[in-house]
Amino acid sequence: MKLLVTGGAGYVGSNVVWALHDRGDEVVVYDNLRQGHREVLPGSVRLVEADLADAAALDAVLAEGGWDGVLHFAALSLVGESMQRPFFYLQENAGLGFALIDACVRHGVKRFILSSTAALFGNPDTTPITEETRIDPGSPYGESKLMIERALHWADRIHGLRYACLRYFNAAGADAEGRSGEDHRPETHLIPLVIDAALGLRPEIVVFGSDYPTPDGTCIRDYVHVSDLAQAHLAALGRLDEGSVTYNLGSGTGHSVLEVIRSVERVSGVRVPMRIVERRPGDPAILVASSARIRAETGWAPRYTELDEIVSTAINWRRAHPNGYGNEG
Ligand SMILES: NC(=O)c1ccc[n+]([C@@H]2O[C@H](COP(=O)([O-])OP(=O)(O)OC[C@H]3O[C@@H](n4cnc5c(N)ncnc54)[C@H](O)[C@@H]3O)[C@@H](O)[C@H]2O)c1
Ligand SMILES: O=c1ccn([C@@H]2O[C@H](COP(=O)(O)OP(=O)(O)O[C@H]3O[C@H](CO)[C@H](O)[C@H](O)[C@H]3O)[C@@H](O)[C@H]2O)c(=O)[nH]1
Repeated sequence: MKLLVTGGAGYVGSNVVWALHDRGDEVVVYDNLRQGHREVLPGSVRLVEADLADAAALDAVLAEGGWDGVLHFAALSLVGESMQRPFFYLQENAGLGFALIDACVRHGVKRFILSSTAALFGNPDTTPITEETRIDPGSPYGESKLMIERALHWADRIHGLRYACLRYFNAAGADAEGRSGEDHRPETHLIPLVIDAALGLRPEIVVFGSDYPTPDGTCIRDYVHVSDLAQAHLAALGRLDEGSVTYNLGSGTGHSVLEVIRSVERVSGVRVPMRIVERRPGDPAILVASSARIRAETGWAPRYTELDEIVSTAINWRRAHPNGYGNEG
């Protein structure tokens, strides 16, 4: 297949690029390198360094033709920041997403895969979360992804664009061969921050709240390995000729913040300095996915089912890249 990957130099996108590259697909990455890293890409993959807002650049690459699909990872994805700058998030994510979908339709692209999110579900009162769970985004970030999901619905209905909305829960871990890992600037995600506290790259980890209605009082999340996410993209791509799909993607198991810290301690052999502080506004207590639908429809199943295994790949990558990819993002 010949595929265009927006945001392919970022964390999840680059792991998917490697999976596509491994199976022999022709991949072009479209990324402004705001968060992404050129060094993470396979040498044979062409990088178009451009912003999605650059309509001429986007048009030029799609006009090359022959595209079997577009995978769309490029986005701003900090929930808290989206509460500070709602219209910036709606414009950057939903507005540029609409422009991308429109360009795909104009250039005859037949398949589209969207990085969607558990943030669509806000603060759900049931667990695990299925595709039927009530959607109620708790932030402009979640809302922006819902708006793209809805736009895709209409692009399919009116123009026949087949799409997959893949709602990731918490992406985690690194490529087992060390080819791609997590290097956000700034880093806000729990696992890389705990690892840095273990490796002495940060003084401590602060735990946001210990008074949630969970067994140990800290938030529970569903950490799904990026390589399993990558395989889910391949599975979804293969399914699109039968029709558009929407899938929740997690490992199916929840882990609390304290369990993550204990896992990093077990795997690294180092005690992690930690301090409990106030809740982070907007954090739901429990987000765990039911991925029964993608399992049933494609046969996909996560290969990484143990938190320690996921953490271990992330620690290995960080030990090999203590300065990340060494650019400013
Ligand atoms: N990481 C997670 O746990 C998680 C969970 C749910 C959903 N998601 C979604 O998955 C996708 C990838 O997440 P990630 O963690 O890999 O993020 P990331 O920031 O590492 O990757 C995003 C990439 O898109 C690029 N980009 C952003 N805006 C752009 C623009 N306007 N034009 C061109 N390139 C642009 C960035 O430079 C970066 O390389 C995002 O859409 C995110 O919302 C991530
Ligand atoms: O320094 C930290 C960082 C995080 N946490 C806690 O760790 C858990 C996980 O937090 P992350 O920031 O790693 O992940 P989120 O669950 O907040 O966010 C993830 O899921 C969201 C959907 O709910 C979005 O899609 C987002 O992009 C994705 O990273 C949360 O309970 C958070 O409060 C801490 O205690 N201390």
